[in-house]
Amino acid sequence: MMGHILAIDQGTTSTRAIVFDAAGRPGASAARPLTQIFPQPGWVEHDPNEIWRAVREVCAAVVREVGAANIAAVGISNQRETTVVWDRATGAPLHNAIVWQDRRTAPLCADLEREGWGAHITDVTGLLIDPYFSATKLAWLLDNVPGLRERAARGEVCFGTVDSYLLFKLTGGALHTTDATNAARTMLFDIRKGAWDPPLLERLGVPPAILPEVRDTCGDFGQTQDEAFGAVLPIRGVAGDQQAAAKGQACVRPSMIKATYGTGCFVVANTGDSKAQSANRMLSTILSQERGVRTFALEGAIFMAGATIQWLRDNLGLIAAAADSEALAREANPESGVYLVPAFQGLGAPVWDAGARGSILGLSRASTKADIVAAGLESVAFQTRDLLGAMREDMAAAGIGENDTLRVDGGMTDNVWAMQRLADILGESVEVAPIPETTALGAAYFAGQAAGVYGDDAELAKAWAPARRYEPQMAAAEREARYAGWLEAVDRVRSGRA
Ligand SMILES: Nc1ncnc2c1ncn2[C@@H]1O[C@H](COP(=O)(O)OP(=O)(O)O)[C@@H](O)[C@H]1O
Ligand SMILES: O=P(O)(O)OC[C@H](O)CO
Repeated sequence: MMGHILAIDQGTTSTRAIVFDAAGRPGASAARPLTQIFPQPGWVEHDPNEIWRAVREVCAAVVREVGAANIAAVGISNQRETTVVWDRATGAPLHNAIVWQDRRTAPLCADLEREGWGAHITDVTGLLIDPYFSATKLAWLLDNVPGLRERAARGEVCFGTVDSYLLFKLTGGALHTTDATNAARTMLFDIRKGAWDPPLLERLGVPPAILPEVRDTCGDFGQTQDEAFGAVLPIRGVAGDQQAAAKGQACVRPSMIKATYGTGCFVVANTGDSKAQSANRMLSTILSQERGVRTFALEGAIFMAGATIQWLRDNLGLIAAAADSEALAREANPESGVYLVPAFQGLGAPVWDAGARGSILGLSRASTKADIVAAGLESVAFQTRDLLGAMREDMAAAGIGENDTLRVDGGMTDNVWAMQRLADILGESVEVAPIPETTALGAAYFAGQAAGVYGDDAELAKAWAPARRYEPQMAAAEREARYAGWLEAVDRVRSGRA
């Protein structure tokens, strides 16, 4: 029985624990939803105490079910960028966590842009100046929580992403640590050197004493305290959730690529041992760090994927449940000419237009709710094509191999109509992950490799087989006509603001 791995997946909307066996099969699991706090428009916070309580509860539940003696190690995957500060002596949070979606630091980002930090940030951190990343969130906390900057300079305060906070709590305060994939999302980390970047720390007034130590993704992260959830267990893997999903999808060689379709969609491509320079404003980031060796990735995001379906459900009431979108899309008129551009928060990569707003175009007297729902699902396929085109251009320029088949996972991949349309609009095959919990599996793989439960990456790659494969069925002329219609629709909603 020994040889199970406990994976903790601390996501934006929920906290899960799943136990995987030595063959990578999921077993016992538990989950808790996470409260979303919106103190002002554009602000999003989480309560770190609630996150910690949920981690304790879900872990205690699965450890009870499986038995601590059967668990060889713990792995963690987490929502990235979300910023926590806590008291080093007591572990008490000093503010709510500022979530990755929070836009409150847009003015500071505009200052950094004006001061000409763009080239340095892209070169050193691989990122773009944006409130999305932790750096300006931390600066905001240091500026706005009374006394925080002074206490931080005295070494009394810890900063970290969610993994770091959880490691501190799980180990009873023994570790103030993060892993390289999470450090890479702070906009303070030099991803080539694998070190915090002094000029950025200085510009943002971040005292080095507040920063966590950065370790390999796969390795020693101490052990859980008995009080944490009733067992002392070694923690052996930590990764940001999108990097963990890439591991769970066995994207272990350069040019392998995955897309996770949840609320948003994150596309991550393995670019091997060098940081790719994007000509299309894609992000460069760390995919993993093992024995001090970093593997890099290109990443692009679609803000509204499953969230578009939520909007059709909650705001327009066109469907009762997300899954109903499939039956309705089948009733749509294939010639409707309706396009939905979900630019609710502007348009991301590769268009980058913050001022664009969502629109439904091409309506006629004959248009039905089925046409609008189908257009919502189809918008995810069109955006994936936009993103993939840009990423592959960057990968070709960097001399990274032939194009691998896109591997997909996440809630939306249950939708057969949407996945077939994705293959049709891309004009290439799409492979669905063997298990739905790809992110947790990736965390388990990292920990299980360090603990000797799983084989090396080549073995993981060999064991991977898709649950389902979609082949393009649409005629090329129809595909190109539809895509041209999408590009025209996007053009019509643009504001021209980057
Ligand atoms: N059958 C479906 N068809 C279309 N969208 C779906 C379907 N099932 C789930 N979704 C969408 O996927 C998202 C949930 O996926 P999940 O991977 O659980 O997301 P997250 O981890 O971001 O919360 C929701 O936004 C939901 O609208
Ligand atoms: O928690 P998720 O699955 O919504 O992922 C969030 C990402 O890590 C944000 O970068």
